[in-house]
Amino acid sequence: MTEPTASSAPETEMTASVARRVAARIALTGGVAILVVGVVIAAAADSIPLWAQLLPFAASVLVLGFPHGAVDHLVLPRARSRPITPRDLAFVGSLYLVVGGLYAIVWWRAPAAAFAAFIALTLVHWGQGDVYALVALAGADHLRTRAVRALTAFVRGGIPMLVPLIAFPAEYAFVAQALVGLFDPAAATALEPAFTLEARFAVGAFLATAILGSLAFGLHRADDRGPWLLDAGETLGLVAYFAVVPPILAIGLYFPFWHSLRHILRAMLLDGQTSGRLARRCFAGAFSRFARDAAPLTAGALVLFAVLALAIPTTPATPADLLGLYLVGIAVLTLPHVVVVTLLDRRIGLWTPRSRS
Ligand SMILES: CC1=C(/C=C/C(C)=C/C=C/C(C)=C/C=O)C(C)(C)CCC1
Ligand SMILES: [Fe+2]
Repeated sequence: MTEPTASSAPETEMTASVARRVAARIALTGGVAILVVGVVIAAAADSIPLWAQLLPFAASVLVLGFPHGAVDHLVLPRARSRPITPRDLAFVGSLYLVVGGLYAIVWWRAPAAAFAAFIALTLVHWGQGDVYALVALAGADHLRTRAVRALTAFVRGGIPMLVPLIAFPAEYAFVAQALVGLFDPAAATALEPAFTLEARFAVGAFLATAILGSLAFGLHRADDRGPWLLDAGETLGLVAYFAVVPPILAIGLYFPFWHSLRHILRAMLLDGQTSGRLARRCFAGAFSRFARDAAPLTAGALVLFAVLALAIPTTPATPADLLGLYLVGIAVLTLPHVVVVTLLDRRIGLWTPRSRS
């Protein structure tokens, strides 16, 4: 299951398939690197100060994180192998304005509900990103049906969103307060039931069942064990990572170097020139072309964050406030971004695989 590549350079199917293999290798390298770095830091340091945990988030403004969504106006026409028209730009622009704008209103009116929705949205989005990488980059044939893909998406998005709740409830509550408190300092009390031992135990049991179920079912269906082993290794590696690495640092590394890197590779494969450079292992060339594509809207996102900082009821003063602001801004941008990614998924039938059994 592959996306067509644009024909800005004469590209053969073989070049595209080499580019995909190279992309799969880069995705795995980035993923393994953060798992190792995160676990080593967690093992070596007794406690990591908040400012240090925030560094990867700060870097993600320019490195991979923000830019991964800043090509949303280019990817759909490229996936259709058509030139980019003013209509495409108007479509994505109004999507961001309307969908992002409506969700911003929810943050003002009901911040605790907006936070819960943000966790659910991230779970779905990070899950869909990993299913794409498994199916289209790694060629996973054990994810043949829509049901098993949906279960895998729940697992892959559920690990970063739910393992920290089980392993680090105090840090989770701190981050929830940082976001919700920007709008209403008292509203986060509505989230307290989620942090009780009973709730965390139930979430843990549910997630563990989903993980074991997805891997067991996948093993049963796998003709080629290689991608299944990759899936199982990544899944268990992520569980260990989110169970031991303090969550602000863990997510600060995961967001750019796992989720965003995979999406950027997907976007690169849609562009004939970048994909050709990947196939030739000209990484500097591929990433600089991507950076050029992403630069204008990365700058646009920065302007939006400045507007948000001025508009919220509190003036952000502490590192926690800045993290809250960063995440609320990301939340508002993520909802329309998910619509674009879902349309991309639809084009390759990611959620309507041919096999039903
Ligand atoms: C930082 C952090 C959290 C939330 C992070 C979220 C929700 C990030 C979403 C990022 C997105 C959607 C990026 C775009 O793809 C948790 C889980 C509360 C645990 C404590 C640390
Ligand atoms: Fe994304």
